[in-house]
Amino acid sequence: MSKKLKIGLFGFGVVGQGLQDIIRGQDLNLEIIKIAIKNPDKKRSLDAHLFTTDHDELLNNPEINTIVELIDDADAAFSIVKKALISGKNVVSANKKMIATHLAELVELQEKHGSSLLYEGAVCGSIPIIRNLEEYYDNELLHGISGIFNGSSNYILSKIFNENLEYGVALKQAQDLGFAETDPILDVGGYDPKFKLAIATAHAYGLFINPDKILNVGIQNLSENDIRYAREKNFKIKLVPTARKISTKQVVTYVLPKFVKSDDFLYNVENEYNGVTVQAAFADKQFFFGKGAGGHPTGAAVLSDIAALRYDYRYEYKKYHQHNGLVHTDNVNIEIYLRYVHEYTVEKLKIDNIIERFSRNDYKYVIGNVSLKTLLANRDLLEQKDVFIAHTGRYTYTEQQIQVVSEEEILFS
Ligand SMILES: NC(=O)C1=CN([C@@H]2O[C@H](COP(=O)(O)OP(=O)(O)OC[C@H]3O[C@@H](n4cnc5c(N)ncnc54)[C@H](OP(=O)(O)O)[C@@H]3O)[C@@H](O)[C@H]2O)C=CC1
Ligand SMILES: N[C@@H](CC=O)C(=O)O
Repeated sequence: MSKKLKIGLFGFGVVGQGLQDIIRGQDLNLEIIKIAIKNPDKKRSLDAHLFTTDHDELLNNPEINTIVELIDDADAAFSIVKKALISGKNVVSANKKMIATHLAELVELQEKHGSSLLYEGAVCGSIPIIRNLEEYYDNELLHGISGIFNGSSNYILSKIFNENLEYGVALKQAQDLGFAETDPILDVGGYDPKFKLAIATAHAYGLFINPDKILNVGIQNLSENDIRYAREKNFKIKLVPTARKISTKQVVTYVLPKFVKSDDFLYNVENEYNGVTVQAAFADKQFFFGKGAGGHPTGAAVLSDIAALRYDYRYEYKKYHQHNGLVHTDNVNIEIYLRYVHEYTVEKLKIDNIIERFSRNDYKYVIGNVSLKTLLANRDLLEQKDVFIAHTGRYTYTEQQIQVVSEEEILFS
């Protein structure tokens, strides 16, 4: 028999209301006791006595055994989740920024206080990728995970490529539909998919990577010329986070716009849908597909975590505790398309092995190799309006890199 969950819910916005819609009228052996919100003057669809702005009314209520954290403020969310875990309450959260930033501490708190924190809704909305990475895939067999992890930027790219909508109009639609973060630069700048990638990498490889160490380049500088270039080659541009083993001991991670060909699973992932490609040694490629943003899809993932808590489910972080010797590295070269204005940019990024170059007054690009390390060292340059880069999908190794991993099996080149 599962135990009855008495829930303290933080946040009644897109996801909080989505969750409430889903559980309304269902016999799920759970009850929302109180809801904490920020603005006491907002009109609510539920009875006023359920709402409070006092966090302690939930956190200190002995009747509440489960906290569901769905607010849009990562710092406040961390404080709530920390207090809840310390007091022995189980927690469900969808706050990827908070989780990615504090994962090691959150794991320690769970283990010290015997509480459980679940966060399937934080990574790719309705797609059950965390539990699959945690339970199903053995880390030695996983070559890589990549995909579309952000519904808003994918919605914008779909509207641009399929309907010729302007970037600003498409972004406004993504915001109106409740897909975008409160500050949409988190979406279009590739930060939100980076936080999701950091969480997914922790469950895929047991590697807890500080998100600041992961390169994220977004789609905010995309221009008409880039779109035309991709169309002429029959590519679509997608914002793709990647975690990949490049040798038996080394994992690279980054978030970059990518030219995607029509035979790629990601090519037909449109609008707010997300897709995750898992490359495993023997199973080969597997693909997960589903809605990555929106109140109901995310609410469904949150509800699945709530249901799992009824049976005391917890992440064991087995791969993290195994100390499997995997390390995070930036020591890899990738091939990129770079649109730029000043030759200085090409020099600064040390682009070499240039295989394509185009130069006109209003449009210049090169396709060549760059090291991930150099890209990370030049993040400011990459954010400038007149610069756009996209991964072509190809990797290369320098002689030096091959030597560095010479005792290892290089998994692909
Ligand atoms: N929208 C989506 O598709 C998805 C969102 N997420 C994540 O879920 C979380 C919630 O997102 P979303 O529902 O879209 O956000 P919204 O902006 O729609 O709602 C945020 C809610 O949090 C409340 N809130 C903000 N700060 C506080 C605080 N300090 N104390 C109490 N309540 C607070 C707000 O209160 P008030 O109502 O008074 O303003 C509001 O109810 C975020 O972490 C987001 O990244 C994850 C997956 C998908
Ligand atoms: N802003 C996010 C919401 C879900 O995580 C997105 O667009 O994917």
